[in-house]
Amino acid sequence: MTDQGDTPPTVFVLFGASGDLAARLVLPAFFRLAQEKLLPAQWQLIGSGRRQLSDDDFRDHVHEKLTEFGPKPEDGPREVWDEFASRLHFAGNGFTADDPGELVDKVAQAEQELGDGDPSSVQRVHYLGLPPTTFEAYTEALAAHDLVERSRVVYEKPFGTSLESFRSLDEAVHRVYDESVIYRIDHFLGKEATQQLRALRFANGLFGSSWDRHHVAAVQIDVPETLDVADRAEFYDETGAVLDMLVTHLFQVAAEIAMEPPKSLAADDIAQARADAVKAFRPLTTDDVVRGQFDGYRDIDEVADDSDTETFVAARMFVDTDRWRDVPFLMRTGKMMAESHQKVSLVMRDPQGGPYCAPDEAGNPDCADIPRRGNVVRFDLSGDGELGISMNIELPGSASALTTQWTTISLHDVHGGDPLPPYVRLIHDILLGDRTLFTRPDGLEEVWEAAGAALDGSAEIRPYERGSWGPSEALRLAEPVGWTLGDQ
Ligand SMILES: NC(=O)C1=CN([C@@H]2O[C@H](COP(=O)(O)OP(=O)(O)OC[C@H]3O[C@@H](n4cnc5c(N)ncnc54)[C@H](OP(=O)(O)O)[C@@H]3O)[C@@H](O)[C@H]2O)C=CC1
Ligand SMILES: O=C1O[C@H](COP(=O)(O)O)[C@@H](O)[C@H](O)[C@H]1O
Repeated sequence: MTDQGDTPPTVFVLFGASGDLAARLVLPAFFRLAQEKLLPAQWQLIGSGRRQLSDDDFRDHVHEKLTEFGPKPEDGPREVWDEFASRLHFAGNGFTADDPGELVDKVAQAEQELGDGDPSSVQRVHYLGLPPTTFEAYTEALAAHDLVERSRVVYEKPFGTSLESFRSLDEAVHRVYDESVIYRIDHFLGKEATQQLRALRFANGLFGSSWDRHHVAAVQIDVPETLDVADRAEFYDETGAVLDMLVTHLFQVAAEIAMEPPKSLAADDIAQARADAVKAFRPLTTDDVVRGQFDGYRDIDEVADDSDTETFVAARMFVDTDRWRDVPFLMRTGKMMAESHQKVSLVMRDPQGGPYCAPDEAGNPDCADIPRRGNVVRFDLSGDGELGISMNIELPGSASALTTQWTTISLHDVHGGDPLPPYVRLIHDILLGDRTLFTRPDGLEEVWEAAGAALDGSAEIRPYERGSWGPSEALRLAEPVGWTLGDQ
């Protein structure tokens, strides 16, 4: 990580500061950056919201959330928290084009304090940690109140909820902002293990030469969650698993896997390679999609009694490039499932015509069986991240019996490394002006077409039991390879 020695004084406006994202991810990331001395020498954070809160109330709120989600202020020196807290402020009464609430005054005050006599030397970062339906109005309000100058703007995902709303939002945002200062977050791109996808493939001949349809039988991006949605039901019921996870995080990870080699590691080359991959996604048909809703979802407060929002989705997508033709990209995610994982797996093809039997020849007395899905390259995106490879090996001491063994590299244990949570990494990049890990409109527009039957309502909603692996129909999608998680 680069220190922020050269970064100008910065005022960071966090819209949606009272929300779930701010509490669980953005505020903890800020505190971690402060602990690691990775924030600019001079900065202030102004939380924005529709309620009225004093600065001290907001500081108490942040303290409470950090205590709940970490890093806990108590675990470090008292002065780190005190200094951090002194830079937190709150601007209440909302923010609309007609009425800026307290925000304009609070920004002016912060710039006076930070600018050392020259408020115009202060950089602004506007972070829209808000429901996506509000992005357009807030962007217009920023323009209406002259807060665009000297600013970068950050949009949470999803950037739009349909092709039409994406286009309308994209136009509205570009009326106000130049693309070079827009940061669209997809935090799965900021995960440590996602960075390893590129390194493993492009820095290792063994993996680079196997990264194609001749060697890979199926790609799986599997993100089951045991998590409930009760504490953000209003947002979730309007969003659902397809928008919340599939066409955002899972599609972007799929693009990272499917991309052709970028010309370089420069931000534009990587974003271009990712965008080109998305353009090759074949639109999902009804047969490619299973949507589900966990039992009891409609009983949650703030969920409509007849809600047909999906809390689960599984999809089988194809990527129409020479490299990936006919290889299924299997994606699955849902709430209230049996286990929580964030695993990306490349299931390697079985060798054909050799001395061992591939699974479709199982039982042939002339050869030992190759275990099913025995050779997998896996990236665990959760936590600090992990790489794993499973291999078929001879069971020691036996005569020609094969067994599967995993070998793993925990990124936490890599000597000299210091894995960072994705929001820490991404906010640091925003402050530095590095857009490598952010999405661009040319990689997002095609997402809506590729989403096809996942979004058009043609895939019926199927019930599933809490604590299960989702509707049984999702198993069909993964045939003949089968999901590598849940042993199905
Ligand atoms: N929560 C998460 O785990 C993640 C969320 N995201 C994204 O972050 C964004 C925010 O998500 P999250 O924090 O969960 O959502 P919340 O429902 O918690 O909303 C965030 C805040 O936005 C404000 N808000 C809500 N509705 C409106 C409205 N109609 N007009 C103006 N302000 C409103 C509220 O603040 P107030 O009432 O104070 O004005 C609320 O606290 C979404 O785009 C989501 O997709 C991305 C990754 C992870
Ligand atoms: O964006 C989101 O991501 C989280 C899962 O990501 P994690 O990094 O927090 O584990 C998901 O639970 C949430 O529904 C979604 O909005």
